Parts: sequence; structure tokens; C-alpha cells
Amino acid sequence: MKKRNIVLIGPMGTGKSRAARILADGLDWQLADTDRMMEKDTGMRIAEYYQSAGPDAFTAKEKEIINRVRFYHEAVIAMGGNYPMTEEKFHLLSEHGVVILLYAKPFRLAERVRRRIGKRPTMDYSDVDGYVRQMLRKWTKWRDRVDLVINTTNCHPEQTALMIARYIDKHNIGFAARRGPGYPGREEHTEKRERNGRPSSHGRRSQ
Ligand SMILES: Nc1ncnc2c1ncn2[C@@H]1O[C@H](COP(=O)(O)OP(=O)(O)OP(=O)(O)O)[C@@H](O)[C@H]1O
Ligand SMILES: O=C(O)C1=C[C@@H](O)[C@@H](O)[C@H](O)C1
Ligand SMILES: [Mg+2]
Repeated sequence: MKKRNIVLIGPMGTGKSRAARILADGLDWQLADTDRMMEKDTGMRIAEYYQSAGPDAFTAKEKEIINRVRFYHEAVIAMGGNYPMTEEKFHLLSEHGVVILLYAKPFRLAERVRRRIGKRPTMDYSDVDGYVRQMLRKWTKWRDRVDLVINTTNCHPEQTALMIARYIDKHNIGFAARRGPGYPGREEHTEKRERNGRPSSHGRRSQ
């Protein structure tokens, strides 16, 4: 069965959101950033929502969003880097998605997350180095389960996006195409294209 989308997973600060945006633009696919979707749904920043609704509500909301985006066609999905991956989430995401894990060395992740103090609700900003090390350990087991692993320590998001595009080409991965108006996520996609002022027929398409 053909896959429908590309899913970027991995720890906070590995560049999922930035690489996903570049890749989606390059492929002329829709972008689904689960953190941004949560913010749109709740009308709050993720940190605010986490603090006011609590961890269980946050996890439930995340699951609801996963169950929406996993059915998108020709979407690049940037997952939030919060809770470690679970078997259930992985199953949902990999059923229709090519799953790519981004990681980076601890010093680099610490450097990146320090740029936006307070943005990440579960980050311990008083011990970023310690937090990052334990967060990375939780992701190790998924390295053998995903389709591709990319180290972004010294890799610009443009390069990450290019590596993913090359992987898709090299392995000749075909994706089920969107079927006209009304496909899930159409509104976000259309909005984004209008904002960027780019016609949706440009760019590289999968066969
Ligand atoms: N390859 C890179 N080189 C330099 N800076 C980067 C790179 N990738 C991301 N960054 C920067 O690091 C920060 C985190 O990037 P980004 O938000 O894309 O990560 P993320 O994996 O989506 O994190 P989260 O899981 O918290 O959503 C941003 O400030 C971004 O500009
Ligand atoms: O600290 C957290 O819990 C989070 C941080 C960011 O990485 C987000 O991507 C994530 O959804 C939540
Ligand atoms: Mg992100």
C-alpha cells in the first residue's frame, strides 16, 4: 500500500519544524506542524495550554491531532517533540507515513532550546543540559524502527530537507495523491499557499 505522508519525529530542537516547512514548500505538499495545530485548536501557546489544561489533556489533544493528520495525503508532518514516542503513536504515524527521526548532539540541542526560554512547557530551563541528555536517551530505541535517521548537529534545515527528498527519490517511494478539493487539511494548505503567494501547481510532485 502506498504511503500518504512524511512524518518527522525526534527530540525538541532537532529542527523538525524548520525542515518540515522547507520540505513541504519544495515538494508543494501541505505542512502539518502538530504544535501549531494545537495552538490553533486551543487558542493558546503550547506552554500556556500545557499549564492550564495539564499533561493528560495535552496528551489527549496531541492524540486527537495525530488521528487527524495521519490521514492527510501529501503532507509533511512535524511532530511535537514533547513526550517520548509510544508504540501506539508510532503505529498510528507509520501506518500511512514514512517516518524520519531527527536527532542531534546534546550540546547542540541545548544551544537551540535556550534560544526560546519558556516556549517548551516540560523543559527544565534551570538544567537544560541534564534535561536534554535524559530526553535523548528516551529516543534511542526508535532509531531502529524508523525509515531514516538524520543527525542535524551540523546540518542546516535546508540540508535536512534535501536529504529527505533524496531518500524518497532513491527508494522510489510513491505516495497516494490528494484527491481534489475536500481532502483533510485542505484549508490549512490553501491558507498557507495564499499567505506565501505561491501557486500550488508549482514545485516537485511525487508520482
Ligand atoms: N539545523 C539547524 N541549524 C541551526 N539551527 C537550527 C537547525 N534546526 C533548527 N534550528 C533552530 O533551532 C530551534 C529549534 O528548531 P525547530 O523549532 O525546527 O525544532 P523542533 O524539532 O521543531 O523542536 P520542537 O520539538 O520543540 O518543536 C529554532 O530556533 C531553529 O531555528
Ligand atoms: O516541553 C514540551 O512538552 C514540548 C516542547 C516542544 O518540543 C513541543 O514540540 C512539544 O509539543 C511540547
Ligand atoms: Mg517543532
